[in-house]
Amino acid sequence: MEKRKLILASASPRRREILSNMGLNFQVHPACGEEKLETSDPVEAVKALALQKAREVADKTGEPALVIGSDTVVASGNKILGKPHDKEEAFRMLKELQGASHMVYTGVAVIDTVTGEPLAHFAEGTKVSMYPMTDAWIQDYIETGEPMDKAGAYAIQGGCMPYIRGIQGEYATVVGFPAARFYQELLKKGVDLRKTEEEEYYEL
Ligand SMILES: Cc1cn([C@H]2C[C@H](O)[C@@H](COP(=O)(O)OP(=O)(O)OP(=O)(O)O)O2)c(=O)[nH]c1=O
Repeated sequence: MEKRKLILASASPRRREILSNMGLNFQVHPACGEEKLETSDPVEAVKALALQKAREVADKTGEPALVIGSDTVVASGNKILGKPHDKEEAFRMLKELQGASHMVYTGVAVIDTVTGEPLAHFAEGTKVSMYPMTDAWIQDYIETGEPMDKAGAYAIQGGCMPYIRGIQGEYATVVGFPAARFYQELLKKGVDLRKTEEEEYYEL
């Protein structure tokens, strides 16, 4: 049996929490490279960015490991919304999203450092519908600071909760990591993340 460590190539506390909640043993090595968007298709964009992050960390990892990279964007109409650069952009994003439906896409790439190839590479999408927001509410929400490091300038798990009319798809995709899809994709490749003989290692 071949053994691999699990490494999360992310600085996102949300992704760390989701993997912890799944009961997984993993190390965190955030990717620091610049994220370059080279496509206007949100599915292709999050897949490419997830792969960039996983690749950067996998190249620096000198041991047998599965390195997980991930990226989340919001797609509204034909616009892709990442993290807002300033409060004005956050306001424009929330004005666009309120009272309507949009998609949240999260891409995941899992690179096996032994082969250098992706063991899994996919994007998952969840539809989110929002109640209408007043400008005053949006301003107050932005002042909390919460929107500034979130794709689309909101957190479904935080202050935006009272405006979420409903979702269609996996909740965790919106928070930044599609936990169930990730688990199922690895299962298809014969990797069951529940099984750890030694504390830190998973069998491939
Ligand atoms: C829409 C939405 C996004 N988000 C978050 C998930 C992601 O962390 C973030 C989008 O930024 P990302 O660039 O995907 O990730 P990140 O910079 O936080 O972490 P890293 O690149 O190191 O992996 O927005 C929420 O927490 N709640 C939400 O409702």
